[in-house]
Amino acid sequence: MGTETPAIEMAGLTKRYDDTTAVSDVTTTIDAGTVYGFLGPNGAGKTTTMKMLTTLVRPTSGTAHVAGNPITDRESVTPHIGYLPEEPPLYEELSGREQLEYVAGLRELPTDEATDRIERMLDRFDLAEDADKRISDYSKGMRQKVGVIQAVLHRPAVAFLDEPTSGLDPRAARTMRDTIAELADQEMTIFLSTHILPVVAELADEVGVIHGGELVAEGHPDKLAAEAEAGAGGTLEDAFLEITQDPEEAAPRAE
Ligand SMILES: Nc1ncnc2c1ncn2[C@@H]1O[C@H](COP(=O)(O)OP(=O)(O)OP(=O)(O)O)[C@@H](O)[C@H]1O
Repeated sequence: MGTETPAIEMAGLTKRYDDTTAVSDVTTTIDAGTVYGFLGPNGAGKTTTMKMLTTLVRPTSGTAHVAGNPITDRESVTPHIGYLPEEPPLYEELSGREQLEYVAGLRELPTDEATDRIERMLDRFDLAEDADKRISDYSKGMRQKVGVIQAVLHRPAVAFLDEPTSGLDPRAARTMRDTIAELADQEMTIFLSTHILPVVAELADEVGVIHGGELVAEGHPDKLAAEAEAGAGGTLEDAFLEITQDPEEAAPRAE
């Protein structure tokens, strides 16, 4: 207890593109087994942060470690992570099952174990019947299901999920939320970026709010909600809107 390597550590993490500072001096530590809800308005820096943590984009300055490994060392980080980006990377000409078998091969999962996990996840996400159809013929929701299954198939220490319920029907969205909760119970750390605040309120142990590239608030969703000006009946949405309000838009306070 307390001595466990944190799942994610960021120290002064910064990314600049020309004159845009996408992520500015972010410092935080996320314990292993946490569901971390990463919130922020459009353009706040969420995707850029996730791309740095998954080694796809190099920081301009600052450092970060994922599962104890520096993000500048791609080979040491990638075995410990899974990533569902906004558009899951899929081979159009493969079937859903072939795509997952291919990813299992890249991750060097033993064949029997891979087959077992793939079939269980296909079943769970109601995709078994369509598993042999080509991905080019899949709907957005079906692609999303394959995307999330491939992100967690190798049971990474840390899974980065960008809008995992995007495009999913209500039943599939429920399955996704249940799956995230179950993976977290098995000590997987989930870095969850979404604009759907009730999902975060339901699942997250901790929330980080990024605004204009800066990490401007952090805490348990109930704590952030309780701190909102709305008071006792405040929701995470109230807190989010307040935290991310631009000063010039803020309503003048009564004297
Ligand atoms: N490759 C790039 N080149 C230049 N600017 C970029 C690049 N990627 C992101 N940015 C800029 O960095 C800022 C943060 O973008 P980012 O995509 O990280 O935001 P986000 O929080 O994921 O937004 P959204 O919720 O809309 O997906 C934006 O101002 C964006 O225009």
